[in-house]
Amino acid sequence: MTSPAAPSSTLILLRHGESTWNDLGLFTGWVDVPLSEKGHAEAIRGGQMLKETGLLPDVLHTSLLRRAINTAQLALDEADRHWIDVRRSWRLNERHYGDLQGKDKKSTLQEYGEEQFQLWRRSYNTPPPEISDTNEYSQAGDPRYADLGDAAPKTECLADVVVRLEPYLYGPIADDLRAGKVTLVTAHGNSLRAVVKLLDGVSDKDIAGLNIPTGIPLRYDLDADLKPITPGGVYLDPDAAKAAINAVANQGR
Ligand SMILES: O=C(O)[C@@H](CO)OP(=O)(O)O
Repeated sequence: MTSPAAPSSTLILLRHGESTWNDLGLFTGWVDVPLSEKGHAEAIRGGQMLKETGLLPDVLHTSLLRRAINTAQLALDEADRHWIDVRRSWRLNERHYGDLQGKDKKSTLQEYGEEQFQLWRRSYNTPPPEISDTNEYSQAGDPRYADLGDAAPKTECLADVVVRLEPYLYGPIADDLRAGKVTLVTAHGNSLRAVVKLLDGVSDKDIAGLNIPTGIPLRYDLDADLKPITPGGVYLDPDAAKAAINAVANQGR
């Protein structure tokens, strides 16, 4: 019998705590909403879990959105790791939700029906309609995306997120992992689904059923080829994760 491979590096994935728009049940995407009070507490609790388990990050990667940035700051402060190096990238941003940004999930489900709602929310290849530059929830003209020019998305499906995220996961994040750094990635429900898809090799079909809870660190020990030792990783609080995953899956109902 061969024994399991010894981990070569550790990656921690942390979805931001609940945002004000998660609380209101609105499609969010690239709209830069803050954490709710509950989300604030979840971020601190996430940091406590890191501290309690002795899982102390050496480096942080975040998206460019404040719900991820502030979650990381709160969690790291709680774990006394507020001082570690940080890199940020638009490639870790939430999936751009196109014209659905700012719309109520429940009313969208009622208006378009279950099949279309699920296609937009969880299918791999179907993006929502594009957002227009004049929509109040468009990111046109936002200085943080100026360098992207015409490449800035106006909608995305999960497949698009996988394409824009892959070079960052196997570039800057992999560089830190290969340097032996415990690497924390604080990002979003759908950008982290893309990370999990890439790491675990989840099929285009099966990824539809995978949801990530807010504020609960997910630990991946990886081998030298960055393959997970335990497929799917391990949540630091598995019971809380289970309940929260169901709640995400049932949004809009
Ligand atoms: O609105 C969003 O941007 C995402 C994450 O909150 O929602 P969903 O889980 O419906 O993809």
